Parts: sequence; C-alpha cells; structure tokens
Amino acid sequence: MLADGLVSFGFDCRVFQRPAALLVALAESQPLAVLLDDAGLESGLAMQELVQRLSRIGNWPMVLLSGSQTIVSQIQLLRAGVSDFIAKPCDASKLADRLDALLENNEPVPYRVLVVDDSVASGHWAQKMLEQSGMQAKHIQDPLEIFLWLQRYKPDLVLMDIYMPSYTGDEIARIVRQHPQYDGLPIVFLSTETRLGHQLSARRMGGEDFLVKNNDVEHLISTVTIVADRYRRLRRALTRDSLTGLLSHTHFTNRLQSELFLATQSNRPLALAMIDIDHFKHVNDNHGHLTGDAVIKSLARLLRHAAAEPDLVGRYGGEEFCVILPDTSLIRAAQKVDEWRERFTAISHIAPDARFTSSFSAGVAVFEPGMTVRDLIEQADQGLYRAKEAGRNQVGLAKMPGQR
Ligand SMILES: Nc1nc2c(ncn2[C@@H]2O[C@H](COP(=O)(O)OP(=O)(O)OP(=O)(O)O)[C@@H](O)[C@H]2O)c(=O)[nH]1
Repeated sequence: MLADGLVSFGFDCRVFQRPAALLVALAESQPLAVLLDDAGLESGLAMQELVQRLSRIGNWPMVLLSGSQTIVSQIQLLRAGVSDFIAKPCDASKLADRLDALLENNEPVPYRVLVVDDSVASGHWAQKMLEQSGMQAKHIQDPLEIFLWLQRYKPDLVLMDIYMPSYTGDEIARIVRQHPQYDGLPIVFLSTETRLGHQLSARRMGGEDFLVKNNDVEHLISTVTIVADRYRRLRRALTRDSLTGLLSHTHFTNRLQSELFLATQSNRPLALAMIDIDHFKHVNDNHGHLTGDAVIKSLARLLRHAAAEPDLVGRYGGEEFCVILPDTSLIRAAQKVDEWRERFTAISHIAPDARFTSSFSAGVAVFEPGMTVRDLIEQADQGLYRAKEAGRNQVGLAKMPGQR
C-alpha cells in the first residue's frame, strides 16, 4: 500500500517480503534508497543483522519505518548503518517528502562562486582554493561582464576584488543591487586592505563580508560556505511554492526571462510547456482537498524529475505548471510532454475512499526571435486552450509548424 503510494508520487519502487530476495536484488541494481519496515522482522536483532549485511553491499541511505524501537535499539541500528527513522503510522505523502529531503541532502549540490578580480594570479588562487574544497568557481577579470555571468553561471555568491583599474568592487556591487533579482545575492569583497574603516564602508555599499586577499584559506572557505548556505536557504524559502517545492509564479517568470536571454545569445531553440490538470475541480469535489493536494504534488514531482533541471519547472497557478525545455525544438518538446502525460495518466492515486487516475492537458510553444516572455507564455497558453477544447488529456500547439 505504501509502495503504491510512493509510485503515485513518481518513485520507482520494488517490494521484497524476504531479506534474502532483497539482498539478491541489491547485488544487481543500485537503488536511491532502501526502506525497511520493522514489522516484517520478528526481533530487533534480526533487523540489526540485516542492516549490517546491507551496509556491507552498498552505500545508499537506509530508512527504517519503525513502530516500536527503543532509543537503545535505535542507536544500535544507527551504528549498524540506518541513516534515518520514520515513525509509523506514516502515509505515502509524508514518506515521499522525507525521501526527497534525504536524497537532496545525500547529494548536495556544490556551491557556485563567481570570482571577479582583474588580477589573474589572485583570481586563479581564489578559484583554485574554492575548487579544492569541493565548490565550483568561475573567475572573470572584467567586472563589466558580471551580468552576463550572473545569468549564465547563477552563482550562490560573488567574491569581488575591491580595487580594480577602472571600477571599484563597491561600485559594481551597487549596480548589481539595482536589479531586484540580485538584491539578496551575497557579495563578499576581497582586498589587500586591512583597515577596518575601509572594510566597513565597502560593506555599507552592499557587501556581505570582507576578506583579506591571500590571507587565510580556512577563513575564505568557511566564510563562503556560511554565507552561501544562508543565501540558498533564504532563496529557497522565498522563491518556492510551499506545497510542491517548485519555483513560484514570479520566480519562474524571472528564470524564463534569463533562459530566453541565454537562448538568444547562443542562438539555440527553447520551448515552453504549460500544463494543467484536467477536471481538477472534480478531484477535489469527489475525493477531498487533501487528495487534490497529493495529486498536485505527484505531478510536481514527476515534472521535477523529468525536466532537464528541477528549477526549470514552476507552479504557475493552482493546478497549472510551466516547464522550460532549453535546446528543444517544438516537435521534440511536444513529444516529451506527451511522454510525461502518458506517465501521469498511468499513476494510480489513492484517496481515503477510492483509487483513481488523473490526466493533464498541455500547450507547447517555441521561442522565436523578437518574442517577449509574455508572448511565449501566451502562445503556450493558446496551445493549452486548444488541447482542452479538443477533449483534454493531450498536447496542443498554438499553431502548426510552418504556420505564420
Ligand atoms: N486541492 C487543491 N485544489 C486547488 C489548488 N489550487 C487550485 N485548486 C482547485 O483547482 C480547481 C481548478 O478548477 P478549474 O480551473 O475550474 O478547472 P478544472 O476543474 O481543472 O477543469 P479544466 O481545467 O477545464 O479541465 C478549482 O476547484 C480550485 O479550487 C490547490 O492548491 N489544492
């Protein structure tokens, strides 16, 4: 039952009744996580033994659904290799959320730092130190290129030299701060300047912190880590819809704007899909609002995993989603969205009183030179309208290829 629920949230699940069968399967395939239910085994000792054997085979997160473990047996299980406990009773929605969080923490995305420094030597030094500590870093010498790289590289933090030949770091920081989408982006100044007065005035100009160049590698790494982590958490809370974890309307539109800029620069195609769950009002009316929420979450999860990058998906409205498909032609985008549609219709949703399936309609449009974000969204919306008009559960195009 729980496994069926996880499948409906987009996870690929296999259930094993006997430990031996699980061990054989794990020798052949690499799961993202192993979920163990302590109801299946008679004694805590048997569970501990099983966990030890599993952790000798592989290094996946091991989650124990536990009803009656004491603190002492939980500690023993932690030592044996369990990574997380989830208390029973637990429904599929809660479990899917915990798994998502666990898998995200398990594969942390490295912080991305943009280093702006006219000096090749010190810029490379900072880049190298950051990379050696597991971060991603990009050094640029020309501060006037900063907006290009903010768009292209999407850093979590900018490390900015204060004294550059034509412009100072605090001047560049003030210009960056004029743009609302970079208002909260942390800028840490780097300088040979050690006088406190200068450091404070640079911070007043929009710098998050101030580091002395080539001084203390540990200080550099820990400052960047702390500031970038705080920014990521804040950005996550501000930009995401709380039900689905997807970008909310405004932030999705900002992302689309920057993807259009990149598509224009690189002269590559870009498609946009607008997706709307069919007859969603009936889902709420027949099965309740909470079940409706679970359906929204299952589609969100499917799209997040299907898209080239999770942040290319936005929750555009209540039961309406948008997906950016970079480097994708109109026909290819329509094919992809149709595959997602088929996968969504195959999901069996669970309501307290019944099982049911759902479907979505989608509109797909492709970016053409001269189009604004609004034009592109309107085109995709027209495609969606056509799909709904034509009977729903299908993908529509605003106009046929070649049609003007
Ligand atoms: N459960 C739940 N329902 C929502 C949420 N946001 C919007 N809705 C509901 O979604 C429904 C959207 O209904 P309509 O726009 O009339 O469309 P529809 O019933 O999906 O029908 P078509 O789009 O024409 O196929 C409304 O009943 C809203 O109350 C949400 O976050 N959770």
